[in-house]
Amino acid sequence: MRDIALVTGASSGIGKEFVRQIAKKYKGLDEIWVIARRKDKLRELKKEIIGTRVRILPLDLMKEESFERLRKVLAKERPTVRILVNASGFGISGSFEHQTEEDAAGMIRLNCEALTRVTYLVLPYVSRGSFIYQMASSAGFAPQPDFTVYAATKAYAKSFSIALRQELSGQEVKVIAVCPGPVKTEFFDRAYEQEEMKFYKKLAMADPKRVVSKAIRDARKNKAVSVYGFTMKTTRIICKILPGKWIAKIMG
Ligand SMILES: NC(=O)C1=CN([C@@H]2O[C@H](COP(=O)(O)OP(=O)(O)OC[C@H]3O[C@@H](n4cnc5c(N)ncnc54)[C@H](OP(=O)(O)O)[C@@H]3O)[C@@H](O)[C@H]2O)C=CC1
Ligand SMILES: N[C@@H](C=O)C(=O)O
Repeated sequence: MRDIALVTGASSGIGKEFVRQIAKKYKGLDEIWVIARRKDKLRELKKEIIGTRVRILPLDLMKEESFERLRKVLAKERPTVRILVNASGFGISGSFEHQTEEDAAGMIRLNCEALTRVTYLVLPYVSRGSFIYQMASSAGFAPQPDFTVYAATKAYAKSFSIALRQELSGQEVKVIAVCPGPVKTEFFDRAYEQEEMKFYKKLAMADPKRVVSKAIRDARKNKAVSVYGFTMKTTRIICKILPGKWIAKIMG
């Protein structure tokens, strides 16, 4: 039986960085399975990874047939999943009423539904002592005007992750919600296509390498939530103290 890591959103940004660091930091893996839509980007990543076999699964996680495909591959290969990273996701900023219905529903579909379904399909293959990384965000700490739907999807990811962590604690599976602030990736090409990015986001922009490295350290310490950097740790404390409607007012 093969020991694998499975990473969604592996063609870019945080997911891609997870693949690189998993290959270096987790010994004894036979394969890393990588999921995203852009096959060419996954091929480039495969070439870059030395020492661990990379298996490409070009899937669109907003399409129903992709889940059937994943279910079948898992049933056929019956791998032991040592690490699952759910990093596929996107966000669109701007007021809710000016957003397209497709974008609003798409964020829920990918950031919540796909994350949940991939976790559900993979869970039967997850072994004792394994790790599950769920990409949430600091946007999940409080309601965020102009990132209304996105922030709500990330609150879901965070809540889902913390509750699942408790359910799986008896099996020694470590589940962690990764909640960084702004991270320098392709995410912002799409998120702020329609408007100027807020200045404080530019100031707080983090390096994906550091965010992932911190997440891996935190998961090994069995933390429930990984938050990178002083600014975001402070933001989290403020969001715990103040009511959501106050935070929304300040941010709005
Ligand atoms: N960057 C940031 O500031 C932060 C990001 N996050 C979260 O981290 C996660 C990764 O984001 P980040 O790396 O920054 O963003 P990127 O845009 O760099 O990466 C997003 C990844 O999701 C994949 N993806 C997008 N749509 C689909 C789809 N329909 N099916 C399958 N895969 C898809 C993309 O691959 P492809 O296009 O090839 O399908 C890509 O690999 C997201 O959940 C994001 O919300 C959290 C906090 C901060
Ligand atoms: N945390 C970032 C996205 O998830 C942001 O605040 O833009």
